[in-house]
Amino acid sequence: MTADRPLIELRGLHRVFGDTHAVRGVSFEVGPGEVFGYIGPNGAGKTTSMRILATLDEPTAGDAYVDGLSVTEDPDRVRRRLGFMPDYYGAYRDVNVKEYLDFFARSYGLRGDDRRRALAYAMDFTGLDKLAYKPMDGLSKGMKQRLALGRTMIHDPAVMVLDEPAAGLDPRARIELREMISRLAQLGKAVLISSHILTELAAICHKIGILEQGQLLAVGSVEEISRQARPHSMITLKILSDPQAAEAWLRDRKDVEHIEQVEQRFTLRHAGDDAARADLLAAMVEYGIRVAEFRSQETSLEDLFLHVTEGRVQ
Ligand SMILES: Nc1ncnc2c1ncn2[C@@H]1O[C@H](COP(=O)(O)OP(=O)(O)OP(=O)(O)O)[C@@H](O)[C@H]1O
Repeated sequence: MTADRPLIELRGLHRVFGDTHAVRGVSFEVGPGEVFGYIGPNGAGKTTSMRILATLDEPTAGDAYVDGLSVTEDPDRVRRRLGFMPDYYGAYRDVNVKEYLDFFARSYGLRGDDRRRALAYAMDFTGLDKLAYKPMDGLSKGMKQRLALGRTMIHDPAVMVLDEPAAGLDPRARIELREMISRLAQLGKAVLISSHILTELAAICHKIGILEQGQLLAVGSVEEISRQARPHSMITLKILSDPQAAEAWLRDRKDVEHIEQVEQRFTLRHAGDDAARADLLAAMVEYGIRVAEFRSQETSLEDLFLHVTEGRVQ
C-alpha cells in the first residue's frame, strides 16, 4: 500500500432490486487515516452500498475496491482487510465478552499467541477488559456497541465499515464511540461510517458524502459542502391574521420551503440571504399578513443536510 492510494474506492456502483434502483452510480474514495461520513435518510442506499463493499452483496454494475482489491473479483482477500459492523446486533445466550471475541478471532484464522494478542488488544481498545467474563446479553447498549466494534477490529483490518454505529446510544456513549473511531483513523485505518444525522459525524469526519435516493449529491469536507450550498435559514414566525391564508401565500413563494404550522406559529426554511429575508418580510406585510414575530436562525448542519437533499427525503 502506498501512502496516497485510497483504501476504499467505489467506482460507479449500482444495485438494482426489482423495481428499486437502490444505488445509482456512487463513486468516492477514502484514504488511510481518513474517516468518511456517509450521510443519508432512511432508504438512501447506505446499507446496500456498504454491504457490497463488505462482500455481502454484489453490485448490478460498477465495482468497489478495498486496498486496491476488487470486491467482485477478490472477495476472500477483501474480507481479510475489512471489518464490517452491521446495524443489527446478534443475540448469543450464555456467551461472555471474551468468548465472543475469541470466536471471531478464531474464525479469522488467528491462532495461539496471535489470537491472544488480538483479543487483549481489542478488549483494551474498547475498554472491555474489565467486563471480559460478563455475559453478552447483560451488557448495556453502549457496551454492546463496544463489543461489536471489538469484533470488527479483531483481525486488524485496514478498512472499517460501520453501519449506523451510534444509533440508539446515549450522548455519553456517542462521545466515547466517536473517540474510538478517531483513534482507529489515527492508527491509519480508513473508516466508512454511516448515519442519518449529519451533526453526529461532522466533528470526526475528514470528508462526508451525502446520499439520497441512491445518488451521491455532494462529497467533500463539511466546509466545502457548506460553501456549495446556497445561503438559507430557518425562519420562525407568529402571525395574527388568518393562518390558512398566510400558509397558502407562503406556499406560493419559490424561496420558501418546508413549512410547518401550528396554529399561528410557523417554521419555514428560506432560501436566500439577509436581503432576501428582508424582502420576504416586507412582501408579507404588504400582502396584509400581520406579523407579530419574525426570527431567523443560522444555518445548522441539519439545515445544510436538508438543503443538499432538497427535501427529497423519503
Ligand atoms: N434485499 C433487498 N430487496 C429489495 N429491496 C431492497 C433490499 N435491500 C434494500 N432494498 C431497498 O433499497 C433501498 C435502499 O436501502 P438501504 O437499506 O441501502 O438504505 P439505507 O440508506 O441504509 O437506509 P437505512 O438507514 O434505513 O438503513 C430501499 O428502498 C430498500 O427498501
